[in-house]
Amino acid sequence: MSADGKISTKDRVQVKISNDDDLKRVDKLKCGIDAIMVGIGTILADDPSLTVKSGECPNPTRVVVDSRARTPLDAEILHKGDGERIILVSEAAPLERISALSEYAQIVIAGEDQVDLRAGLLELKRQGIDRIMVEGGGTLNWSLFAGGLVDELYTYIGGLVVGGVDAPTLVDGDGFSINESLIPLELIDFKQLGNGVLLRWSVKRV
Ligand SMILES: NC(=O)C1=CN([C@@H]2O[C@H](COP(=O)(O)OP(=O)(O)OC[C@H]3O[C@@H](n4cnc5c(N)ncnc54)[C@H](O)[C@@H]3O)[C@@H](O)[C@H]2O)C=CC1
Ligand SMILES: Nc1nc(O)c(N)c(N[C@@H]2O[C@H](COP(=O)(O)O)[C@@H](O)[C@H]2O)n1
Repeated sequence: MSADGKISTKDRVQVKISNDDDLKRVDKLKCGIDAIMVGIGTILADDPSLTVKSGECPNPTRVVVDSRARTPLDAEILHKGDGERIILVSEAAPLERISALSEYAQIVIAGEDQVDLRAGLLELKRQGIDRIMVEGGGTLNWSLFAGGLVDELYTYIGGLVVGGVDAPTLVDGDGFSINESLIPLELIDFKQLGNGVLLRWSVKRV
């Protein structure tokens, strides 16, 4: 995120926040996980491939949280690189979209209207996926924090200001209003990486 906590512009245009060292760090992380997950908002805004750029390890399973199966059939994530793809959808997803997407990805139905993340994650675990790295965006990040489904948070804070009350932040969604609900974190590591700082936090279980 930027120094002011934004993860893209108010128009949802992707911003290069990470420097090359940080991008390499993110790429290396992908070699120690079973799956990488993003929300459909990120797919529609950025069209990421989420592949391992160094080629040092196989691509992790790529997972999209997409209640209504809106992932475009020509999305990079469905076509670039080898590896498994899983799209978590809800019962509200149109059958014709599920059928079209199932040519490229395994479709897992979890939840009635919105994806039930806990149920979806349990199904991924059943399939042998234990470690998941989530790369945003802010709405999915919120649901995972609100659902008590996060173990660790890495924040790279880059040297730029994006601004804008409508620009997505690291954690968006509804936000907590009651003090007791706030999620306590413990700082477990920090280091300078180029013109920014990397923070590693663990979520405190209370
Ligand atoms: N700087 C960075 O590292 C990153 C920046 N981004 C930016 O974030 C923005 C996209 O973020 P968002 O619009 O917040 O989209 P998002 O990627 O968080 O996806 C949210 C969408 O997922 C679907 N969904 C289904 N079930 C859900 C559930 N249980 N909880 C939450 N969402 C659920 C909904 O349609 C929801 O609108 C883009 O502008 C992108 O550029 C995204 C990833 C990383
Ligand atoms: N680590 C990092 N630094 C930035 O500056 C970013 N803008 C992002 N964005 C995330 O990376 C995805 C791009 O993935 P591909 O390169 O297409 O594989 C993008 O969708 C965001 O999730 N990340």
